[in-house]
Amino acid sequence: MNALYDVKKPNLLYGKVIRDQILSEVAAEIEELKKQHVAPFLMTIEVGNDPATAVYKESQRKLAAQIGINYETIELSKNTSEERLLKMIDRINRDPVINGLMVHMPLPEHIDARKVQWSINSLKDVEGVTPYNMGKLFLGAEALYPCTAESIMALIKATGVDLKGKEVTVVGCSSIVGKPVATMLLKEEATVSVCHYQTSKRGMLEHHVRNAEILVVAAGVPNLIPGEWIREGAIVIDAGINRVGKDIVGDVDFEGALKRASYITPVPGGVGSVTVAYLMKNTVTALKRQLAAQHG
Ligand SMILES: Nc1nc(=O)c2c([nH]1)NC[C@@H]1CN(c3ccc(C(=O)N[C@@H](CCC(=O)O)C(=O)O)cc3)C=[N+]21
Repeated sequence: MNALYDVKKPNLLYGKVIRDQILSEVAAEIEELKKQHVAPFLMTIEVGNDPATAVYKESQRKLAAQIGINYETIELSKNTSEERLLKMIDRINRDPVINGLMVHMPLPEHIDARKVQWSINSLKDVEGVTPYNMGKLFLGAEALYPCTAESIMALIKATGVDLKGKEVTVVGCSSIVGKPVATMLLKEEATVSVCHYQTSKRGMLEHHVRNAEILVVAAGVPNLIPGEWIREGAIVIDAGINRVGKDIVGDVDFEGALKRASYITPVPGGVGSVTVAYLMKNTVTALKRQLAAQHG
């Protein structure tokens, strides 16, 4: 059975099947590593408090426990200095027990996020945010890649669509989602349009969304994309995680888009649920690379 979508709502593209597939593969690798008496350890750092990060941390904790990854998160006050954060990262970089490190975004204004991300040891950079890993992605080489971008690609591929020459629109151009996913789509030989604030300011966002056979939205703006803009039969991937009241919603008018899309990812239950699985996978990949580097 193809359980990627719900028979009652045939165009819902759930992340669960892909997530469980990745997790079972990663769990098997962890079993293998146990025989060598090594276990993966993922460290995350949060500075201040962010609602989307709270959801992410909870998913991380749950999945890490489920598959046997040691997991810890350091929670720092929003007043933490950049210097203190960098010192902490330096310690983690040199700690042989810790294989993976990610720093939750956003960081407070007084901290230079780029400086922080670039200070992560590229062998432990499980989100692929260092110039080394990003550069490799840009050049189409194997590396540690940003997890949300990996999740988006896995969901698109699960529909069975052939990306070659397809009209794909990416809304949002962050370093962690929009830019890397556009790069991955380009590698698959899709025709990629990347939209951002200036696109919207010129009133051209609707044009690009209407043209999209595959639409990827990662803007962090609830209801940015009205349902009427969705091209009939389009694949819609919504990477937005926005808290509205007590609910978590995406960037797309979900009910409206559901009427037109051939597939659409729900929030929650879509992109985010697969993102966490890739973070776990990257942690094990990082560990294996570190072992290989040790043994020459
Ligand atoms: N450096 C950095 N990288 C990130 O990737 C990053 C970040 N900072 N800051 C916060 C946002 C948010 N984010 C989420 C990822 C997964 C879920 C997730 O697991 N969602 C599940 C569970 C939702 C639920 O339990 O309600 C789902 O959508 O089905 C949520 C949120 C990653 N972010």
